[in-house]
Amino acid sequence: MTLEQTIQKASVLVESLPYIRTFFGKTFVIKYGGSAMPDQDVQRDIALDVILLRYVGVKPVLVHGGGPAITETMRAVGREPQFVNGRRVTDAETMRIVRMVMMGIINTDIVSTINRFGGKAVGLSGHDGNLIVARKRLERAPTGETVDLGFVGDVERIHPELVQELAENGYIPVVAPIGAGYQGESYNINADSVAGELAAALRADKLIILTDVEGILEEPGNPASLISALQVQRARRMMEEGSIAGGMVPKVEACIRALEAGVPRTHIIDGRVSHSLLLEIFTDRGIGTMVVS
Ligand SMILES: Nc1ncnc2c1ncn2[C@@H]1O[C@H](COP(=O)(O)OP(=O)(O)O)[C@@H](O)[C@H]1O
Ligand SMILES: CC(=O)N[C@@H](CCC(=O)OP(=O)(O)O)C(=O)O
Repeated sequence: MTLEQTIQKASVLVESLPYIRTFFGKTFVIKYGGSAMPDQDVQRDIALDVILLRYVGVKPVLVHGGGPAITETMRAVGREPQFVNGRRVTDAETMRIVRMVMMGIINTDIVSTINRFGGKAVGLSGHDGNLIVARKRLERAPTGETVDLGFVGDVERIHPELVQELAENGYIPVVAPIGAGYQGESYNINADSVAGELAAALRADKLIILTDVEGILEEPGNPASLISALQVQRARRMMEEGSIAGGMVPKVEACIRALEAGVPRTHIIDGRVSHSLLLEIFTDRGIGTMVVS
């Protein structure tokens, strides 16, 4: 390595200093979506970024998705998934599959990857410490009638104490989006919604949603149309018009929910880009879309 390259490295570290100072001791909720999960290198880079955040004094809290893995397992046992407004119809048997895939495989994989690289991650679902209390979600179909999606839930209440306690003590909480009903039953909740509610309950300083596109695009499919900063009003308009659609809707709704609860910054960024978290947090340029109130 030449001296110039070494100096370049030092200047990268110096550029990050004001951000490290600002974010020291702050809580970031990071949502990691199922679409960016299958790539092992991506998983490792996200784990490394989260560990680095922890070492510079940030308290990261992870919420993971896993929609594609649930779909794959359902098909493997001969069940065809059905969705209404992007939510998976979840009967009792599907709920067992969701619990098995989310807690048994995805959560454990993320925890073990973080721990293998030197972090201290702890896996949780909404049942642990009553973290996520859920109620049944009533969905209105495009035809206007109410449809029963089975064990699909909405967050009723978050009890953030366990997560706060763990984060305070150097652990990295990794949360599966499963809610606990009042009768002890489990609910399948969209992972973006959980991230938004958790960021709100923790009074986080940032909500960062990692996904499989560059951010919010003005014209879906065209990366050159990336919107760097999107006002809530315009986001609402785009959702009404349908130019923000599908899996992007719960992400934008999660950002709006967090902003309304006082979370100062919310971002939707490309989880496929190596070290996208560090680029967003520690550089002057930032990446992806910042949703602002
Ligand atoms: N305006 C938009 N900008 C970017 N992506 C959009 C937009 N509208 C819809 N999408 C879709 O949202 C998807 C992201 O949601 P999803 O597939 O549920 O991701 P994840 O698994 O990360 O939660 C994108 O891949 C894209 O197809
Ligand atoms: C009710 C509902 O639809 N829940 C989602 C939960 C997983 C999720 O949200 O995963 P991603 O973030 O990877 O999309 C599902 O069953 O697919």
